[in-house]
Amino acid sequence: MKQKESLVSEVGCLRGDLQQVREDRDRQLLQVQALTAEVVKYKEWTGKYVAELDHLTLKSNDLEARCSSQSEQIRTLRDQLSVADKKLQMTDLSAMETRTVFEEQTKLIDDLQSRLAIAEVKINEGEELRRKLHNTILELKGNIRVFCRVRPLLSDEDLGKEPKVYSYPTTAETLGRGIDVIQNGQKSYFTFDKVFMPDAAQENVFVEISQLVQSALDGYKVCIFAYGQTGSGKTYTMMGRPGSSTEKGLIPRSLEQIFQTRQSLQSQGWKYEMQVSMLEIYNETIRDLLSTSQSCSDVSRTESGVAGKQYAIKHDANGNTHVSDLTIVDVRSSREVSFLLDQAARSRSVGKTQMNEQSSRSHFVFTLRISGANESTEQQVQGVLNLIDLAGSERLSKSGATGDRLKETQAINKSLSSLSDVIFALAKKEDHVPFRNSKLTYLLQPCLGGDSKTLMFVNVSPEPSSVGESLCSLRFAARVNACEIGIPRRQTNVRPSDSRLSYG
Ligand SMILES: Nc1ncnc2c1ncn2[C@@H]1O[C@H](COP(=O)(O)OP(=O)(O)OP(=O)(O)O)[C@@H](O)[C@H]1O
Repeated sequence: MKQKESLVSEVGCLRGDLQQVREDRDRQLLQVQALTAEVVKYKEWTGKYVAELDHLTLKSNDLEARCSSQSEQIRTLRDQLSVADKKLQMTDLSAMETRTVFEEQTKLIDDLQSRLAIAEVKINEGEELRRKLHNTILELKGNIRVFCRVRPLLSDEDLGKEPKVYSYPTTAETLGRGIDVIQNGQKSYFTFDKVFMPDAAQENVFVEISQLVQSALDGYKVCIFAYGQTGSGKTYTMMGRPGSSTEKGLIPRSLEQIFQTRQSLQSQGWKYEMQVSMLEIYNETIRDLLSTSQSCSDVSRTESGVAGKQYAIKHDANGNTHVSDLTIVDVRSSREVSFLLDQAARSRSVGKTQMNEQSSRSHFVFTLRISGANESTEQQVQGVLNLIDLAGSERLSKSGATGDRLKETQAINKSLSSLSDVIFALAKKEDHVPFRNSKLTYLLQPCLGGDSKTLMFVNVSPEPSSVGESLCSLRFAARVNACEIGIPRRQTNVRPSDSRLSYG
């Protein structure tokens, strides 16, 4: 029993131990399961990390490759940079040299410019002297001076395929004085006292006549004509472009100069009185362009002139011209004259021909009479400045005129041919000079008779279609240029009797 009891308790203990072992085994089984799950998890992670590692390895390889290529690039750029550095140093050096050369050249240019300015002054002085001597020679020879002016092509004109009509010889004797004209392959040569090319500015043209204008203040009769076919630039030359100060013509410029000189001569004791008249000769009838009477412009185109107004031309023994009933206005400034010029321009008659819509069909005569007296020397001078814009000189066949227009053209031709008859009769020293053959020549008799300084502008158009007309004008001008009409005389008195000039 005892043994049994001890065995039973031993069995009990063993059972307890067994139970213990079972529990341990279960616990360890659980631990094994947990560990197995953990191993599975770690296996999954390892797979993921391996893939990531592969990816990263690839990336790292790629980056390494890029890094090495960039290192290569950096090396190349460094090389290039060092080359560029060297070049820059060289460029700096050459820039310094260039700057030195530039500074030297700037100094040289400054030096040359100041020498040029001195040379220009000398040239201007020389040119002034040349002009004076040339004028003196011409005055001594008694020739009618002729300036030729070729106007530029207008914006609506085109040479097309036609060759240029004019060329300008450049030999020493003809420079600035010659003009060659080509018509149908034939060349004609002309020389005048001056030839203005199409690009000549109004100012440059005026410079050439300013001496002549000046001499009106010294007591000479001065007469400047513009001759040429319709649209050749006569009005542009004489009056200029309305409203443009740079394109002012000879008439406004002359007056500005005269009034300026009058001002400066005051300090030498000279006092001048100036009187202006403006008339137009249309169809052999005189029209007073400064008349304020309304009827004057209304009845402008009648044969007999304005009712009650005779406008008879008379010359006195002193060579002064009187036109009865003509309005004479005392003027004190060029502004006053501009106002009168505007008034006259409005009053001028214009007609139409096929050649020029706004063609002036009348001769325009601007007259400034100058009477000067010097208080200290008791000298007195009487000068006249006539500025004349002649009507277009085109031939009948070219103008295409009929009816009234034909009559106009015939009248214009008559007075222009009378003008040439007078000039040629004077040149030939004929006993009878046909001044009375036209109103224009009779009016200008004292100015044409040899006492005066006469200048004719022959205006020509650059259009090839006008070359025939231009040649006619140039031939006429060349004949006029060759004429000796006499030596101009100054009209001066020592004792003034009446400082005002008398008019009818
Ligand atoms: N030197 C020039 N420069 C620029 N334009 C000019 C020049 N000469 C003339 N013209 C232009 O040419 C055109 C004709 O000129 P303009 O009216 O002076 O001719 P014209 O000979 O007086 O004609 P008309 O006999 O009809 O009076 C005008 O439009 C004028 O402005």
